Amino acid sequence: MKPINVGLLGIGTVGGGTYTVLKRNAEEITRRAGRPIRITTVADKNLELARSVAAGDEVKLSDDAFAVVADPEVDIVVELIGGYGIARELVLKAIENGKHVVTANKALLAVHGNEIFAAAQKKGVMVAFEAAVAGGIPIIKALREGLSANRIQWLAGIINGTTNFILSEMRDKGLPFAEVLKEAQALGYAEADPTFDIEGVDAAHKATIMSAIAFGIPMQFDKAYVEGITKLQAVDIAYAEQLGYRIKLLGIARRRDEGVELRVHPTLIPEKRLIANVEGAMNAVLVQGDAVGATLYYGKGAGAEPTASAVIADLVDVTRLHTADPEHRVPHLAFQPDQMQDVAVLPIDEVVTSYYLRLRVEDKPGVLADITRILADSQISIDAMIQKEPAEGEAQTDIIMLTHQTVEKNANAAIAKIEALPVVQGKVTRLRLENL
Ligand SMILES: NC(=O)C1=CN([C@@H]2O[C@H](COP(=O)(O)OP(=O)(O)OC[C@H]3O[C@@H](n4cnc5c(N)ncnc54)[C@H](O)[C@@H]3O)[C@@H](O)[C@H]2O)C=CC1
Ligand SMILES: N[C@@H](CC=O)C(=O)O
Ligand code: NA
Repeated sequence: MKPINVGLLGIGTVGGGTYTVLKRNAEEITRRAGRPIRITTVADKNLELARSVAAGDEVKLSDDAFAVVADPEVDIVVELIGGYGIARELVLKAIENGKHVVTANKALLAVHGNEIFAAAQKKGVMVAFEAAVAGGIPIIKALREGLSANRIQWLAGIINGTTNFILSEMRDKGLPFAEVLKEAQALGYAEADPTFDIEGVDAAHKATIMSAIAFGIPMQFDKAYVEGITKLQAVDIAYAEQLGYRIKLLGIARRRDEGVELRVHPTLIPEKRLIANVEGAMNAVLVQGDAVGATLYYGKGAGAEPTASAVIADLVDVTRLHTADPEHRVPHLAFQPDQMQDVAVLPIDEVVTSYYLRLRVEDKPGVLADITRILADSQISIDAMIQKEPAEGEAQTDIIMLTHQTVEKNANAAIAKIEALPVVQGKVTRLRLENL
């Protein structure tokens, strides 16, 4: 059977993993794809790296990615360079040249996906992107096909391996943030610019992609609320544990009558939930559908071979489907109804959630009553509370409260009133809590 020819752009962590796994499992992959998938050309600006990975193989090596997307022999372009710049140009050029594209580039799709999918649709080619969300977990396949009977109500996931690895190592080994981040980089988990990981941007890219598929809306990354883990304090992780919660960086997308919530932030989750116990670079995504109920997808969200697993699954799909009538393929973002196109992403002020509040207060009678009165007046009920004894020789102490659900703007107004109380020192620390 005639092989399908692949041009691989970027042979770094994921490109290298893809090259290695395709070679190692060639027999099974050929059987599943119905014909051999052959990498004919590799382009990487680091030619030395390309030579070392492909040593001894019959494959063209180049440092010119544009030559690969123009190569008439290439059927599928696999973009594993990353970033929004050159990757966008290469992908659009590949589409223009009638090539199918497989990419792991969530940044590119979250920001330029609407343009890219429209171009692919027009040209009748596929852009496959399973590796872009939650690495090796087949979450795109699940959302787009496995759950197609459902009206998806919400999804929430640990979708950044680097930050979950950092939070786990800090908690379990007491290691400092910067040291664990370096380790995550050495293990190949982090983005080229690791601020994308630690500031929540990478998770927001992935949540944006999932929300588009789940709710049939365009990519709206610019509307996502994004908060990372850099401001998270060890004291809050410890207090959360005392109250029976773990703190995870979650990407959340929820359908409401008023619009869609799309947000990434550190979140308290009850410690008994499966998702609260996802550790290290593992990812997990909870999806709630109206027919199926809650479903949970778990696996490695980063690293060379787990991500390669998803890239190759896409290569198999594209190989099997490239002769199909484009009308019969599953659309890139599933089945988007026209009337959904205007669904708004709600501003963070309109989000409904519960809260963890930590206040530093003077240890005086009546302080707690003042605070609870403000919350009661704002219709915010308290679910749990700890009041610490002041440390030896100190006149201040910590109060930690968990609230029931309220609209964020209401919580903010109450917090401002609490901060204005003379007995409250400094700012109130506020974290969101989800009883998933
Ligand atoms: N590392 C991971 O665990 C995961 C990464 N991804 C995504 O996969 C993509 C690749 O990530 P990594 O493999 O980690 O990055 P990497 O930095 O290890 O590899 C990128 C490769 O592209 C090459 N490159 C850069 N600019 C080039 C250019 N103009 N022309 C040709 N080659 C060029 C580099 O020399 C490098 O070898 C990114 O979009 C990333 O977000 C997705 C899921 C997991
Ligand atoms: N930097 C990302 C890589 C996978 O998408 C992560 O840490 O999850
Ligand atoms: Na995936």
